Amino acid sequence: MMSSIQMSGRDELLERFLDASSRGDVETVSVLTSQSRELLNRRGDQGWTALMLAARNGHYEVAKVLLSNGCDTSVTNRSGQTAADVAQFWGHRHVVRLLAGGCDRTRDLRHLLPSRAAEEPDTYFNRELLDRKSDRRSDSEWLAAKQASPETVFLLFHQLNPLVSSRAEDAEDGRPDMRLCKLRAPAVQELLKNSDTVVVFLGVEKQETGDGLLAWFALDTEEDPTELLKAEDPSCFFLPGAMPGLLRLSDDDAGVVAQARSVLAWHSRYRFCPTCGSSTKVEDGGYKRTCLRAGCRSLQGVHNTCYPRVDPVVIMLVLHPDGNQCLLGRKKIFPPGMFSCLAGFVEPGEALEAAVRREVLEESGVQVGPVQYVSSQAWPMPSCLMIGCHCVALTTDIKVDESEIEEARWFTRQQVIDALVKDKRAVFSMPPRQAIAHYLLKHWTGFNANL
Ligand SMILES: NC(=O)c1ccc[n+]([C@@H]2O[C@H](COP(=O)([O-])OP(=O)(O)OC[C@H]3O[C@@H](n4cnc5c(N)ncnc54)[C@H](O)[C@@H]3O)[C@@H](O)[C@H]2O)c1
Ligand SMILES: [Mg+2]
Ligand SMILES: [Mg+2]
Ligand SMILES: [Mg+2]
Ligand SMILES: [Zn+2]
Repeated sequence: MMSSIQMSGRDELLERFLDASSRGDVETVSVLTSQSRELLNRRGDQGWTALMLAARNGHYEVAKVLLSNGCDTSVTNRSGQTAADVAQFWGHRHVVRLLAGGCDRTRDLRHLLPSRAAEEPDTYFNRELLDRKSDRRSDSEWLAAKQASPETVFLLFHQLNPLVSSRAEDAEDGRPDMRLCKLRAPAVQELLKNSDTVVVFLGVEKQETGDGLLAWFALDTEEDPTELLKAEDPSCFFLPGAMPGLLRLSDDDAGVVAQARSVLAWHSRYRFCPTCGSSTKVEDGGYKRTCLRAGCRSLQGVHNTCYPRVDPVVIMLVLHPDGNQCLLGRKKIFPPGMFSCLAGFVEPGEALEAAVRREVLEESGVQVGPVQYVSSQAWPMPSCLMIGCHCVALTTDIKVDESEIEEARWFTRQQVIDALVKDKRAVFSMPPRQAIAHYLLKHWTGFNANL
């Protein structure tokens, strides 16, 4: 009698254990395992162990707990299948790999990273229309002559927004519909007279024209330039705000704007010496600010405070260890339905790989293994350098940092393709094609125009 009650108690425990493993309830599995280790390899009525049930349903974390407690992977069910066979049959490749017990899991996961594209992507903001001719920046006579030349192009910004005109004929969905207004010297003469105006030398056109090299400059004005514009083409206006306006340029114009806007933004924010607070003078065609106070520490040796800044940001597509899903997140400010790659500023003293792992863990709670650089993008808001990576997750449970991310989810490759082609079945919308996040997603799916 006594022993049959004991038996039924044990069976009940086994049933709870198997049920928790089957449902992916890691906590219950951990608690029961610590209570009774002999549950680990026991089969239920159907002849299945907890590990087989976890493998059947792709519960990676449960399988991990069972394995770490010494669960036997060679036990078979009545059909002679091991848990690995079950996981293989149901397509849970990450569990298969876990059960195969690869001693170097990180190396194993590397196979999930897509191979590099044959060609460098022609990413928005990256096009180099001009030759920067940095060797000319210190030649003030040459620069002055170029500024006086009637051919020279001046790009005008107001509070960092470029002067553009609208091309109504191109205003289709996704097509660039703004073009930069290219002013000549007389139009900006008054502004140039103002000693506070900073003029940045952008470079020269790559093709020589009749008069030699055609130079481009950029300048920003804080004042309301309405009067100035009256004399110009009345269809010109300053883009209202950075986003999404800056994404509506042609690829050629976007590249020049990335350069000009970042340098102008630096001047607008770093007028005084960051080391001692004194006034500074602009040198090197707008690529340097030098402190005017004799004896300032910034005048000895090389100081990054004297040069335009670039802020590295890692942006990464995190791949699921099953190779078939990726992790995307939503910030509150995103348009409804849009999900994108996670991203974050690289911190001082941090390698890119470490920054990728830290930001993903902070924002989603997911641990990342191998990281692979894919390509980069200038992002002039105001001076980010987006460093695009693919990486593979070691864990799959998501816990979002709600202060930054509203929601993060795993999406299947098919769901990404549906979003890419804007299929009616799409469950989310892609980041715009101008963002490197778009490329990271597209490259991962292997999608190309011929598919
Ligand atoms: N091109 C793209 O596809 C794309 C996609 C996502 C983000 N981005 C850009 O990347 C930037 C960084 O991404 P994030 O916001 O997720 O970063 P993040 O996750 O590191 O969080 C941003 C926060 O970090 C802090 N921070 C640390 N260093 C900073 C610095 N140098 N400048 C400003 N803030 C700093 C600020 O508190 C800021 O609010 C964004 O501002 C955005 O412009 C571009
Ligand atoms: Mg972030
Ligand atoms: Mg972050
Ligand atoms: Mg951060
Ligand atoms: Zn100083």
